[in-house]
Formats: sequence, structure tokens, C-alpha cells
Amino acid sequence: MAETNEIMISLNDVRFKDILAIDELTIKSGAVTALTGPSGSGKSTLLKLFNQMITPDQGEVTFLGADLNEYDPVELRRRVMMVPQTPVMFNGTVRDNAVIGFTFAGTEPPPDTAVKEMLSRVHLQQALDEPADVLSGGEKQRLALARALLMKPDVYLLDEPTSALDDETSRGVIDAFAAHVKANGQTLVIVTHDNALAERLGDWRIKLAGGRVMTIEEGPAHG
Ligand SMILES: Nc1ncnc2c1ncn2[C@@H]1O[C@H](COP(=O)(O)OP(=O)(O)OP(=O)(O)O)[C@@H](O)[C@H]1O
Repeated sequence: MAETNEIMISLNDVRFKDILAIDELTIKSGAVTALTGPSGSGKSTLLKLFNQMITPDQGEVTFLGADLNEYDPVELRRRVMMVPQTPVMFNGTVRDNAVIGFTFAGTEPPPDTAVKEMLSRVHLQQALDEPADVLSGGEKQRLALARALLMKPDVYLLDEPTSALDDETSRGVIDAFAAHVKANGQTLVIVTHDNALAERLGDWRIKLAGGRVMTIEEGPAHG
């Protein structure tokens, strides 16, 4: 586990198409970083650079001090894990979908008790044997969050992860998720339009506009 405030991810002189121009940016360990900014400012694109879902045209992105190119892409994305706004569900049950990462990796899946614990952390009480395709959009988003928690990555990349939930449920889920991540010394980067969320949870708040970093603030939550 990384120490708190270690540099997990860094960008140096990064350019991506005409969408992003980032001279310098770091994501610190053990912290919640909120990425905010207007629609189209490049938040989702920046998140995708962090685990090489896209590669920059220029500049360097590092994870724990090493260029992303030095990592096996599958291993990198297991350690720096994206939870998209519209998560992919596979044919099968809630259980199958929660442990799909273990199935793909060919490793022993966690026991049902662990799966249920992670589902309840994100306020989902679904039966494990229920088919996943009948879940609502918001339930699928929470199942995807539980799936990520079970995988225990170093860094979670969340892109508007509760967009399908009402404000109150969203707040409960994200606050519980962030608390779990911090208690385990993991790192969270979250793209959000919700300024209240960024204020409440962001140890660091990075604001983008027009593909550039406008401000980096240290939040009151920090420490
Ligand atoms: N692969 C791509 N190729 C070309 N243009 C792209 C690509 N990905 C995103 N864009 C464009 O880049 C800009 C930034 O998009 P991005 O999704 O990163 O913004 P965002 O800040 O996350 O927006 P929103 O808040 O609306 O989700 C948009 O104009 C988008 O159309």
C-alpha cells in the first residue's frame, strides 16, 4: 500500500488532440481528488489518460514513478481501475457480475459474505442469485462500484458514477465509498458535476476548463 501523499499518478507536458493540454498534474495517494469543470472541458478524457485507455500524443503519464508504457496494460487497469458512468453488465447473476474480475483473471473469487458486504457498502441489498440484467441503471452503477471494491485496486477512477441515482442516495453511496477507500489507504479520483460533493469529499479539487487545469485546491476535508 502506498503512503499517504505519495505521488500515485503524474502528468508532464501532456497533450491529447486539441482536447487536453496539461503541463503538470499529480494525483496523491490516500486522498480523494475531485475533477470538476464544465461539460466538454476534458474531465473524462483526462481520467482515461490515467490508466492508458487513451495515450497522449505528447508528454508522459506515470504511475508510481514509472511511465505507463512500462506496465502490462491489463495489470495497469487492475491497479488503476475505471468505473464508468454506464457500466458493462454480463449475462448472469448479481454474484457473477460482482466477481467478474476474478473470473477473467482466473483467480479464486471472494466468498458470498465478502460480496454481500461490498454490496451493502454501496447500499445495494440485491439477492446474489438475481439476474443482473433486471437491475435498474442506478442499481447497475452500484453493482459496478461493489465490483471495483472487491478488486482492491490502488486507484479508483470514477466517472460520474452515481448519475442515475437521486441526490440523497448518491450522496450516501459516494460518501460510503470514499470512506471505505480512505480507510484502506487507497486513492480515489472522481469526475463530478456536483460541487457540493467536491467540496465535501475532495482532499484535492482540480478544475478544468477548455482542456487545461484552471485551479488546484486543497480541500477542507484534507488531513
Ligand atoms: N477520442 C476523442 N476524439 C475526439 N474528440 C473527443 C474524444 N473524446 C472526447 N472528445 C471531445 O473532447 C471534449 C472533451 O470531452 P470529455 O468527455 O473529456 O469532457 P467532459 O469534461 O468529461 O464532459 P462532460 O462533463 O460533458 O462529460 C469534447 O468536446 C468531446 O467531444
